[in-house]
Order: sequence, then structure tokens, then C-alpha cells
Amino acid sequence: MSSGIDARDLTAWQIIRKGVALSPALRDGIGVTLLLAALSTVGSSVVPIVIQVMVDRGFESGVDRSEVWSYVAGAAVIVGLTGACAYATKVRLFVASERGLAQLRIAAFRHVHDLSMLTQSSERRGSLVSRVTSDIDQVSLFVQFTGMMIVVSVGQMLVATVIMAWYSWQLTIIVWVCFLPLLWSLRYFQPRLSAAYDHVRQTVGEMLAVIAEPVVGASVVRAYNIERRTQQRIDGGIDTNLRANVRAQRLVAVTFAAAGVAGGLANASVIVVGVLLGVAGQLSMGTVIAFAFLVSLFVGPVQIATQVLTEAQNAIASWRRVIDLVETPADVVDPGPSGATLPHESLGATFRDVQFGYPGGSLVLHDVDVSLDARERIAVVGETGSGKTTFAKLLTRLMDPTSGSILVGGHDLRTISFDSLRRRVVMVPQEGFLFDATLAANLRYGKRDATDGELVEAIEKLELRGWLDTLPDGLASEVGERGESLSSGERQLVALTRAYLADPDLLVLDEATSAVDPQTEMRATRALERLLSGRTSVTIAHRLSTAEVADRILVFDAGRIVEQGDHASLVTASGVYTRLHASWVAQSHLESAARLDT
Ligand SMILES: Nc1ncnc2c1ncn2[C@@H]1O[C@H](COP(=O)(O)OP(=O)(O)OP(=O)(O)O)[C@@H](O)[C@H]1O
Repeated sequence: MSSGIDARDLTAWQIIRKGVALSPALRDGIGVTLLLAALSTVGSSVVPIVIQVMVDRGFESGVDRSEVWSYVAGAAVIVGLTGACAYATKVRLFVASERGLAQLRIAAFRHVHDLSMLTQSSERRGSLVSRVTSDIDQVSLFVQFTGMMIVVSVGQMLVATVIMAWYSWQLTIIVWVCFLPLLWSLRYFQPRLSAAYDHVRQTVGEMLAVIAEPVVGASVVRAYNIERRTQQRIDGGIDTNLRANVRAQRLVAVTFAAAGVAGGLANASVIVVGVLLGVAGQLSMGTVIAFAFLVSLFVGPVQIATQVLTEAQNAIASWRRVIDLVETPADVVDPGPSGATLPHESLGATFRDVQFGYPGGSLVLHDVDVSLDARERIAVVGETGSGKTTFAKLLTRLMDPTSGSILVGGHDLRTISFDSLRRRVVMVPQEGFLFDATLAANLRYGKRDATDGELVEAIEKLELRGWLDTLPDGLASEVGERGESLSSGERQLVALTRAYLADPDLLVLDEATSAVDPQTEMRATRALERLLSGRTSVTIAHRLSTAEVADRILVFDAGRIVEQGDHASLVTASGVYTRLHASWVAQSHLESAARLDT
């Protein structure tokens, strides 16, 4: 991520340690789990030992049926206990990993919300989503399966080695000699696999981003007939991911095949040398047969370990990306409960020498030095790109100034707890986001515990009862995904009612620009009037009428406040506002002429 601590520089081991520290539940009862895993590993070597003992006793002193049965019964009990240990290991691992990864998911999701608008827009959202979903799933697979397979496999290899060495050190050396080139070659393959899987995880994030974008912007894609171009981008994303996967899997296949070759070689060598040693009287027949089983007890885990070791690279790449996300410092930090709280009274605000630049860009706000009085109605105007929205985002602390400070109610914004700030200072965006739920549920985003009675009362206070009565199911009307069952004007009415329910003391509004029918326009104007009454308000004004009724107008030009005053004084000052006003007037004449024509 752009501003994160670079987790890319950490080794796999450091990533695992950091990952476990972020999910402490992973460690819960790990001692017992490892003990159970060790018991099941040791238990699995009992069968070759029983075979060796029974074969040798049979050849030495004939078959004693009752002894055979007691061995078989003993082996069956041990195999049963081994199975029970393996089951308990799996369940304990599953529970601990689910708990641990739930902690990681919560930390990652919370952190995505803590990251300021800046980080979120510089990092595409699809990619963020992939970190908290598919990347964590990969880690989950590793913790539940791959990681334990590696531990169990290495354990089995060691147990098999000890038993083999106990039977015959010569054959044990032969087995290891067959595998040493493979283990040595892993030093060559591991860094390449790690890089290949890092690339795979990155392409998954990019693929999700290009797929998610046109889904969210489906209407634009259709309206501008850019389906084919969009499809090409999606195909490109999928293709890049496919190629990255194929490349990584080729490397996996090489290591897997090499382990198979080494296994075959070890088996053949053990049989040949074992028979020669047996003929020379140095090994019993039972030992040679038991060795054949022990070699497979050794080869199986080696093959599994080399394969899961490569899968582990995929998981480590994912873990690295999640850690990178969680450790990205939030640049807009909530001072938390120890922060200042704002009183429930009309609030003033002061900008002191504020400058602001987006990351990597030059300053877009310069020397903003202005005080807004309590209960004052401010209109912010200016050409497009002059810095109005940036000013509003700073006032609501969606971002912090690059230099200078902003005070609300006498407190520096950075010292006010988010909980208090979000209650007392509310921003109403141009297009309020509506969730796919009922009108009532959407309004309750303004006041969580509001009763239906309170919702209706708020609607009536804003003189919107007439509108509510036109909806088929009143408060229970479904608004559709993103509110698409409502007109854009109606969505504005919902946004205004929501803000009224929140009952803030400082309201920052980005006035809607979309044209709505005259009746909804009238309703919105009346509702806005009620909403603003008695509160401090800052409105990014796109309409002449809004600027005309404001107590004060701030005129922005190229990131500076170049004029301020009321409409009457500014309109005759022959400055930026006079020009803006003239173009507004011309535009509204054109609009009324067009309306008359239709
Ligand atoms: N997320 C961003 N990253 C980089 N630059 C940005 C970003 N948002 C805005 N800008 C730049 O900052 C400057 C001020 O933008 P801002 O959105 O504040 O203007 P505005 O007056 O609100 O414009 P409009 O009326 O079109 O909304 C512009 O030059 C714009 O290109």
C-alpha cells in the first residue's frame, strides 16, 4: 500500500510471527495440539515395526497364532488411538484458526474504515476487498491444513529417520543421499516460488478490482456503450491472473516431480542394498521388508512437504498483504474516548493558515484563514476544481490539512473524538448513499434507535408528509439497491431527513446539481430551509438562490478564498463572484426558455 510499513521486506518466518501476533487465538492450546500431532505421527510408524517383529519371529521360531493376534490387537489399538489423535488435532486446529482469523478479519475490516478517504481512493477498492476476503481465506487454508501438514510431515520424516537408523544406519544414509539434492534444490526454488505467488496474489487483487468497477458503474458502462472495452479489461485481468497461476504451478510441478524421482530412487536403492546386506547376513528379512514400508513413510511426507511448502508460499504472500494493510498507518486518527467532546449547541469553526495537497500532488488549498460563526449560513462558491469540496472534506475531517489547523467549537479537529465529531458535524453529500432496505431503515442511519413515530415526525417537520403519502408502502417502502427505486430528487429528500434526524450542530452540504421536477425541487427547498434553521451550515452552492440567501459567501478561486461577503455586496464588486453570478443568471434564463419550449 502507498503509505504502509513495507511488509514486502519481511522474511516468511517474520510474516508468520507477525501474523500470529495479529491473531493471538491461533496460539490457544497450541502445545496440546502439537503433542497430539506428535502422538499421531509416532503412532503411524507402529505398523512397519509390528511387521518386522512378526516376520523375523515367524522365520526364527515359527508362527505362534496367539502372539500374532496379540500383536495385531495391539497394533489395532495403537492405530485407533492414532486416528483419534489425528481427529482431535484437526478439530483443535480448526477451532483455533477460525478464532484467530476472525480476529484478523475484524482488525482488517476496522482498519479499512479507519483509513482516510485518501488511502481508500489511491488503493482501488476491489483490491482492498480481496485483502480482507480472498487473502484471509488463503491464510486460513494455510493455518488449518498446509501449516500443520508441514509440521506433521517434518515430524514423520524425523520419526521415520530415527527408526530407520535404529534398523540400519547404512540404508538410512542411502535414503538421505537420494533426497539431499532435492532438499538442496529447494533453496533455489523457494525464492522463485515466493515471488511467483506474490505475483499471483497481486493479480487476484487487480482482477477483483477490474471486475468490481463495472459492476458498481453498470449504468455508465451501458449508457456509454463501453461494454466491449470493459469486457476487454476484465478479460485482460483474468488472463494476467491465469498466466501468473500457470507460471507458479509449473514451478510447483517441478518440485513435486523431483520428489517423486528421489522417492523412486530411494526405494530401489534400499531394496538392492538391503538384499545385498541381507545376503551378507547383516540384515534380517523382516528388517528389509520393514524398511520398504519405512521408506514410504519417509517419501510420502517429503512429497507432501515439498508440495505444501510451495502452497505455503501462496499463503505467506496473502498474509503479507493482509499485514501490510493492517499496518498501514491511519492518517486520520481517532483520538478515541480520551478525545474532546463537542457540546450540543450551535458550533462555529475556524481555519488557521490551512494548506492542503493530495498525496503526490501540489497544493490545492492555499492560506485558508477564515472563521465561521455559530448559526451562520455560509455558501461556498467557485469554478469547478477551485477547492470547494476539499474545503468541506477538511471541515468534516475526512482528511487532515497538510499544514495549519481547523477548530470546531474551539477544539482542534484532530483532538475531537470521532464519536462526538460525527454526532455534531454531519456532511450531506450530493448523492446520499442509500442501502438496499426500507425507507425507515435508511432514515435510521441518521438516528439508530428512532421509532416509526419519530421518523414520521421528522418527515412532517420538514414538510415532507405529502411526499411520504405518495410512496406505496410509506416508511416500509423498499428503496432498491443504492436507492434506485426512488428518483434522484427523492433520494435527496431521504438524505435531508436523515441529516435532520441526526440533529447536528454544524451541517456541511454539497448541494445536488441534478435537475429534479419542480414539485420535488420545491419540497427539497422547504425541507432544507427547516433543516438549516438554527444551525451553522456550510453549503457548496451550485444554485444562485442558495448563494443569494446565505449570510456570507466564500468565493474560491484556484484554491484560495478570494472574496467573501453577502450577495448584495459581492454582486457589484466586479470580481469572481460577479462573473459567476452573471453566468448563473444566463444559465437560468436558458433553462426557463427550454422549459417554456417544452
Ligand atoms: N482525490 C484527489 N486526488 C488528487 N487530486 C484531487 C482529488 N480530489 C480533488 N483533487 C484536485 O483538487 C483540486 C480541487 O478539487 P475540489 O474537488 O476540491 O474542487 P471543487 O471546487 O469542489 O470542484 P467541483 O465543483 O467540480 O466539485 C482539483 O484540482 C482536483 O483536481
